[in-house]
Amino acid sequence: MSRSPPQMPVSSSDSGTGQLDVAPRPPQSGKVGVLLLNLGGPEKLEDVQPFLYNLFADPDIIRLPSAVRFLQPVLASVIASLRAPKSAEGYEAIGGGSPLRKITDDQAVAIRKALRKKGILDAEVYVAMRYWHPYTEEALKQVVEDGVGKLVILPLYPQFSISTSGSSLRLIEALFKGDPAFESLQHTVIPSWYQRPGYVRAMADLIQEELDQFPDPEEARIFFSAHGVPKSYVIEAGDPYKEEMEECVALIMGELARRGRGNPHTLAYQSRVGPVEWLKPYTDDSIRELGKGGCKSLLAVPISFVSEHIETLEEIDMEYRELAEESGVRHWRRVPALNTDATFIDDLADAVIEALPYVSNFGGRSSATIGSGGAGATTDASVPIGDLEALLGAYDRERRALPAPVGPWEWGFTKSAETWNGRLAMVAIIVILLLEVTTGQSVLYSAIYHMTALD
Ligand SMILES: C=CC1=C(C)c2cc3[nH]c(cc4nc(cc5[nH]c(cc1n2)c(C)c5CCC(=O)O)C(CCC(=O)O)=C4C)c(C)c3C=C
Ligand SMILES: [Fe+2]
Ligand SMILES: [Fe+2]
Repeated sequence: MSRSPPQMPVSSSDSGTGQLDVAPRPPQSGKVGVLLLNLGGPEKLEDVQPFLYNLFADPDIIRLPSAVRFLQPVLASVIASLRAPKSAEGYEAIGGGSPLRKITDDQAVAIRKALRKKGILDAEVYVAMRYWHPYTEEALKQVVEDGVGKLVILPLYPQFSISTSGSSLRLIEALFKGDPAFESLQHTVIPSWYQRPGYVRAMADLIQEELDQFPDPEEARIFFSAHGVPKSYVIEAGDPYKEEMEECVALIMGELARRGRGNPHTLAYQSRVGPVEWLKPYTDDSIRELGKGGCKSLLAVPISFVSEHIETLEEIDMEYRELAEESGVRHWRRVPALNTDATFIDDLADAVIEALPYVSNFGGRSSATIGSGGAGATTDASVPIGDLEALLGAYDRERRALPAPVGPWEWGFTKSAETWNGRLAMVAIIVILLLEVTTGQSVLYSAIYHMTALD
């Protein structure tokens, strides 16, 4: 196993407010910037471990009680080094790295072109990754350098989750806070956009095209596979992810029904990490059950992400396909990710244009009213729009600590265990782990290795 030293986190959402070291051009009030938020991915195999470190060092990915948050870098380092070999195998299987940077860059170019076509001539689109290059800090620095006057923040996740869009927004909030470079930068956020008709249409188009390739297009089951999150995010922290996902699937199925497609469908959740409970049903269990139940034709639809990535190219195309075939499915297909699909890009450009009237200064109220029941503002736009503070407040108001998504430490991080005894025991476990990781294999080490490699 390679044990290269993990990279220090570029930042974490509570890492303070490192100011951007740039001399901002005075904002040209007409210049529009679009900041695309994404997660980023390792571009080569050596990047895998430091990428994983950045991911697990994020307090929105492993949520620790504040009293033990200082342990996060140590935990991240241990988990990253244990998971790296398994993760690297996956990246090796898809050509040695993640295609995410290239696809996101292509999406940025396509959105800029679409904006120009729609009359927004002075617009630039920036890519801001959370865990790998180009980092969010670098993108924002460029935004300021370019003198952008109005910034539309657009996460490339159709549905909101604390662990994805929420994490990126929290980082941006920390960078904005107290930094004079941002005082005159007006912004607005489009927190989720799964409900936009253009997105729904683009997904229905792709599904329809694939359905027609089956020998029995009417019988094929549409199998939506969403990326999972730990169940506690939804139950304890109020993550709207599950609700938005279910609504999204209902909208796509409604569109297909209007087109005369009455296929059966399933929604399941993939890619769980560690042994704590994630959203159910799990994709692998569902595939087994469907196969056992006599399902012969299955169309997999990745639904939580709009680019091809390791989990479409490796997990779905290789692992789940094999599982489906072993379970008795005869015909298997997978809907491609939207990537730069024309209907989809055009709709995102419309979303940006609809958002422009709602920009405001950081810390101020946007001109739209933020509804009390959710994060969305009531506007004419078909996406909820709001400023960062209001959005994060509405989605994750209490910012409650959650059990870590990795099992061996879970018992020590639950609310009932927030006692000194528990904390000391946790510290002891981490010390043992560190000793084992640095000195070699042991029972505890290999037990945890298997748990962190669980997918
Ligand atoms: C909407 C999409 C995603 C959610 C929700 C999400 C939550 C989440 N992820 C992890 C842990 C890992 N994610 C990893 C890769 C990865 N995750 C997403 C999307 C969501 N994650 C994507 C698109 C990718 C792939 C990026 C690429 O390189 O192509 C990884 C690394 C890969 C691996 O080892 O499996 C980990 C680890 C957690 C813990 C979590 C919720 C708390
Ligand atoms: Fe993930
Ligand atoms: Fe995975």
